[in-house]
Amino acid sequence: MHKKTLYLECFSGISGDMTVGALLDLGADENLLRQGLDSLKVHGYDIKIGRTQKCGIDACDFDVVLHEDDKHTYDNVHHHEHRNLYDICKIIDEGQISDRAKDIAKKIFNIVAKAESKAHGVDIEKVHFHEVGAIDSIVDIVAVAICIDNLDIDEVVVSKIYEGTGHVKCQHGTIPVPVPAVTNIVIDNALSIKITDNSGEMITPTGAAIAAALKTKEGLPEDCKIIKIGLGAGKKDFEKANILRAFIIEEVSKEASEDHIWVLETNLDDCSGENLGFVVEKLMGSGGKDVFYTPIFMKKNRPGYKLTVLCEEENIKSMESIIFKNTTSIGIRRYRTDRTILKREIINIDSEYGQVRVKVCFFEGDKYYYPEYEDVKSICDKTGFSFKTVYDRVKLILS
Ligand SMILES: O=C([S-])c1cc(C(=O)S)c[n+]([C@@H]2O[C@H](COP(=O)(O)O)[C@@H](O)[C@H]2O)c1
Ligand code: NI
Repeated sequence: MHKKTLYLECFSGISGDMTVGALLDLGADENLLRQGLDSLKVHGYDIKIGRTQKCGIDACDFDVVLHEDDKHTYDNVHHHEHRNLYDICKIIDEGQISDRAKDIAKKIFNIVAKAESKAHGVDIEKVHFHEVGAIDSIVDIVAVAICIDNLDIDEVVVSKIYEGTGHVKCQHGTIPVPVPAVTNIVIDNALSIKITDNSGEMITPTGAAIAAALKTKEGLPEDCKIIKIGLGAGKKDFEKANILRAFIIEEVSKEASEDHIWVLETNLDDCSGENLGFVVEKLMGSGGKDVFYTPIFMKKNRPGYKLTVLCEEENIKSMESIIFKNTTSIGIRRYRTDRTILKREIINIDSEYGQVRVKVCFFEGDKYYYPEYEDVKSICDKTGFSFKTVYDRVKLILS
């Protein structure tokens, strides 16, 4: 079965609201999201989900609108309430959301807290999320986690994340872009960023932490098809559309591929059977892909054998050396030939005799199963069953 892979194309940076918007646009369930957020012990805000245009491109706009009263209260320094990582994890754990969503949300918050702790030189448990910022972050982060779980995403690929330059004003004062929390997340999680000459902040700490926590794979598969796309709007207006595009992609598996192989041949009419058997083992044990004899009639009415070796280019010299040293050959023909090979993989099957490796080959939508000879043989040796009985039984399990 195909794994569901999400590709985040961060050519205009990434933030919490952009990610939620893109995931909703991909089809995440809005009602489930609202129910999950309502179950958190966080109040004083409304969620607005709508459409907007960024440089003429239609995108989903996810907005956390703080209540005016609460905004006022939080703006008053005397009423500043702080929550640390422990308090936030407790809020997440007490919410009515799936365990997977809880784990994702806590992972993202841990990344933010670690980065803030480093930036401000305080212990991680002493990092306080200011109330107004915390509401926004909790909602964005938990929303991303609910949507990822709801969309059943297995793997996430994150593109290079574009960032602007200059400075940004926040409650600390005016700080450089990328802001310290973002640089810490990028370094700690090996995210790849590209600084552009766009003036302003394109990657927020929340966005960087989401990318870092979700990313499971490096780079896109060589061949893939896009199944669905979702666009999330950012709140900024840059020259280039401030959107995050999220794609559900599927790897296109090549069933048969073109390949080449080298063929070495020599005719032998004066070598003993023992000698010929010995050479096959030597060649097979030294990199030969296949080695075989064909009975031939040679000059002067002599019955003989043609020895054929299939090998990679880098093994030609060693194969030739084995042949010259271990047979009576005084000349070897060689040529490179094209071949078509099927995509194959080895799977492990549980049978009543124990585990058996099976080679699965793919062609035009069909699968062909071939139990591995050595495994079947070892079961036969142990149980006394015939080769045919064990082989057919394993094939039956697979049918
Ligand atoms: O609130 C804090 S501590 C804060 C720290 C930093 C650092 O880089 S340190 C940056 N900011 C800026 O706040 C806004 C909001 O960010 P969100 O991730 O909460 O969306 C953004 O401009 C940050 O650069 C805040
Ligand atoms: Ni900070």
